[in-house]
Amino acid sequence: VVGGSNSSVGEWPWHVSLHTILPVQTHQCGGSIISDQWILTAAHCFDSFPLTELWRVYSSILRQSEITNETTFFKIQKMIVHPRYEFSESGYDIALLKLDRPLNFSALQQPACLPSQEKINTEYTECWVTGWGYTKERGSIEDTLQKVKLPMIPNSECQSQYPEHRIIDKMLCAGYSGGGKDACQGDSGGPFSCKFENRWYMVGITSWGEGCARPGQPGVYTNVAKFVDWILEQTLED
Ligand SMILES: Cc1c(O)cccc1C(=O)Nc1cccc2ccc(C(=N)N)cc12
Repeated sequence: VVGGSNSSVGEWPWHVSLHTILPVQTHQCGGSIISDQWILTAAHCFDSFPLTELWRVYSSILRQSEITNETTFFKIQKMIVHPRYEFSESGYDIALLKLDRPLNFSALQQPACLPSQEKINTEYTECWVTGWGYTKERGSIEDTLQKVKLPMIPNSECQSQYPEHRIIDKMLCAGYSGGGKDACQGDSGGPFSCKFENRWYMVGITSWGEGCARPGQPGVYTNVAKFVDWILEQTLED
């Protein structure tokens, strides 16, 4: 996250850290708890690491330095990448991870709400992106979970800022026209969370952007409301 600040303990209890263990253990992506056994994240996180055995899921973490060989983690029992995903910039950048065992909800780990289909995104005025990703384009993974508040941008405006891309309705954009605040590499898969009537909703999944925090190059997120049916089909079936 570029231009953000440190989060506090329990501020984003649905935000999890996804690590790969080879060649060395590393934070790769964020994810969000949506039920006691399912995590929502970005499909592109698995482009280079498609094997479930390579991954560890850490919940109730504020700082990466909390993670030691003794820290408990979840393994991935099942990985479901959206069938229409090809690469971030073509959309459908969404994946579901079934944990090897249910997690116990607590103040430090609990789900965010899935948005309703009909609620149009413009109603959200308090949205934040969070993550342990880079704080500048040529950056590195942050120790403390970062947060930054971002306004949503109408897709029409976002499309005009990305003339070489197709900004589809299954994407949403957020950022300031002057840049300076944005998600970045390493924040992928994490939540774009919006507070509405005193509840937090998982409105977006951090997906892509041209560089990070550049003027006129907003962040692009998977529009979760457009995938709620798919999410329920895949997770209720079990
Ligand atoms: C290609 C690249 C890097 O090598 C290093 C940092 C950023 C980039 C890059 O162009 N964009 C990105 C690469 C990977 C994930 C990203 C996630 C969010 C954003 C965002 N701006 N909201 C940009 C990303």
